[in-house]
Amino acid sequence: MTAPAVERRPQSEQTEEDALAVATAGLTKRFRGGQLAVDGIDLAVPTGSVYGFLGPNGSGKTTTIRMLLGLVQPTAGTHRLLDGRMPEDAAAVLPRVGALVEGPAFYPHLSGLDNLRRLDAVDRTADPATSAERIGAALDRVGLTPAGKKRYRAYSLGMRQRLGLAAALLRPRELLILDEPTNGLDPQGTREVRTLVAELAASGSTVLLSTHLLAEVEQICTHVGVMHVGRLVAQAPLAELRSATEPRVEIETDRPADAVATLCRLALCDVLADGRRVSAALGDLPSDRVVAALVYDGVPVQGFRVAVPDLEEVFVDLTGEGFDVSG
Ligand SMILES: Nc1ncnc2c1ncn2[C@@H]1O[C@H](COP(=O)(O)OP(=O)(O)OP(=O)(O)O)[C@@H](O)[C@H]1O
Repeated sequence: MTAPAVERRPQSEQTEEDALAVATAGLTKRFRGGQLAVDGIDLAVPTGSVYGFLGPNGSGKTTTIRMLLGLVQPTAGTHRLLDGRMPEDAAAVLPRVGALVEGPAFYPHLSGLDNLRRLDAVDRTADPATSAERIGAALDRVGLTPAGKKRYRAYSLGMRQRLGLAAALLRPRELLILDEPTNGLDPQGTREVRTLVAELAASGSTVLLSTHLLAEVEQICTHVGVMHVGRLVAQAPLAELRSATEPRVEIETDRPADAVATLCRLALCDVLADGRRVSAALGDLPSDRVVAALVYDGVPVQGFRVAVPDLEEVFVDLTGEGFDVSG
């Protein structure tokens, strides 16, 4: 099933502001107890991107998302969603934004289907004549059709998560803001949600999703913003961060000083020696040139490899802590 396409203004009519689906300036939240949960962040989510808002638990992702949607009042800073300022333009903007935030308000005694009927009925912009079709399609998209008539209170966490997504998908959305959308899902459900996100992006929606899983970002995101103790410590297209992971040549030899001399002669940067191990940033030099130079210089080589640091190492450098790379 294909996602309904989202209508956008023609590119010739787009302003610079249209290029960002979410933009914040100095967005800050200090809770009453004094806790600085979000510390002056400047988010820039390009229109059409799948933006992974990555950070460990407690780093401020949920608070940021709640501020974006107007559920929590910022202490300082401003933000825009789509082409509107928040909160001034909330009434015009929020119907074009689908959201999945922690603890969506569903009635426990109603079935998933009836909960969606209720939500659809209160949407004044939705045509009641096509309600059943919309609800059926939304349930289908998240794989919840077989459990549609079951009461919400009997749903597993994964099913609740899917119903939240179905509610966000009752109509085509220009922007989807999803807080940990795969939380509580089994591996199959996780795969389905990731595929769904990719389909929604392909049909024209911008997606901002929070996650503590680096693998999730690597699999489905085009851009990433990294949170660490309330601060946005990095923000870039994923491809740019990947290209920043420069390959290093690593050599094992019983004549490390000679290997160092060879690598320096090749003008390689960042040459390091640690016992029998010698390494350097490879830059643009083909690795076989290094092999040939070592042979030419008569350096005995017991081990040789080119290592490319992965994204996790890049993020650990940025935040000083690891990420859950499973999933
Ligand atoms: N209502 C609140 N009152 C006081 N402090 C809060 C409140 N909500 C969140 N915090 C604190 O703000 C910080 C950021 O929390 P937040 O939930 O935004 O992080 P998160 O990155 O979304 O983490 P998680 O994935 O665990 O939800 C945490 O230290 C949290 O304890």
